[in-house]
Amino acid sequence: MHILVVTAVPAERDAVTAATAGRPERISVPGGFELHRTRPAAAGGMSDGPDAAEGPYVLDALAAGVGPAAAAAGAATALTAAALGGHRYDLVVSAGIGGGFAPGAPVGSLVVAEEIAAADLGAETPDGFVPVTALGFGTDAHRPPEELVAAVAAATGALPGTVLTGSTVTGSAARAKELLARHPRALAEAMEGFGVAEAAAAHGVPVLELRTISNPVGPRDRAAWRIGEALAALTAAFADLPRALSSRSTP
Ligand SMILES: O=C(O)c1cccc(C(=O)CC[C@H]2O[C@@H](n3cnc4c(=O)[nH]cnc43)[C@H](O)[C@@H]2O)c1
Repeated sequence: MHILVVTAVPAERDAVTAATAGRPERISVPGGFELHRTRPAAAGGMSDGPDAAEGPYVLDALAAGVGPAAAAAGAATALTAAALGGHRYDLVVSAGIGGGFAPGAPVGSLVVAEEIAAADLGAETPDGFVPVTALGFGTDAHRPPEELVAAVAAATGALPGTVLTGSTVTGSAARAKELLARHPRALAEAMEGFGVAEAAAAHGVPVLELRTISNPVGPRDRAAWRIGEALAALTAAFADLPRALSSRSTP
């Protein structure tokens, strides 16, 4: 099984590959992108000895940049480069830190997306926000395979719920309330998942989104961010991921 993991920044990519043994192999792809290729150990996660059992997959981690457009460009480039090489990824994962909606997703928790929803793709009208789908075109959400989401939740302890993608970090209680009114199952907010999911859908590859919560969604408070804690939780999640994937064959 071959997995593409797309993060926004190198610190997130390195937190993902830190769950695996050894130094990642670096592979250049067009557009100046660089894949960090690792081979996670078998179920149970991290392993560094010569006797380590080979894991159920090969993982390519890519730091594509912040925001849905950068994420879509990076993911689509990696997927296309693979396709031109006669290869195909089995799964694409959007991963990184994110904001958590209270009280469901506290700082330090892990969320797996049942739904990856574009929070601001549509039109503002006098009667409120109208999603792009209600305007008669486009897509505003992707649903990862249910069975895979359940397996990941069981293996990692992740909370299943909607993960929103926006181009702007929420900075007020009023905006957080508005988002929750439109997406009652929202647990997390980030800036890349929907872009990664669009690229995966274009290539017919299943998608997942995993977010570790670094800050609450709401009034801006930089002092409240717990980025180190969230990155450590991301490494722990990817150490547990082989258990979820080894229980199933290709999604
Ligand atoms: O300046 C601020 O107040 C602020 C608050 C939270 C996050 C940021 C970022 O610039 C982080 C963007 C980066 O991290 C992900 N992320 C983390 N927390 C959130 C969030 O609450 N809402 C949206 N995105 C978040 C995001 O995916 C980006 O990759 C700034």
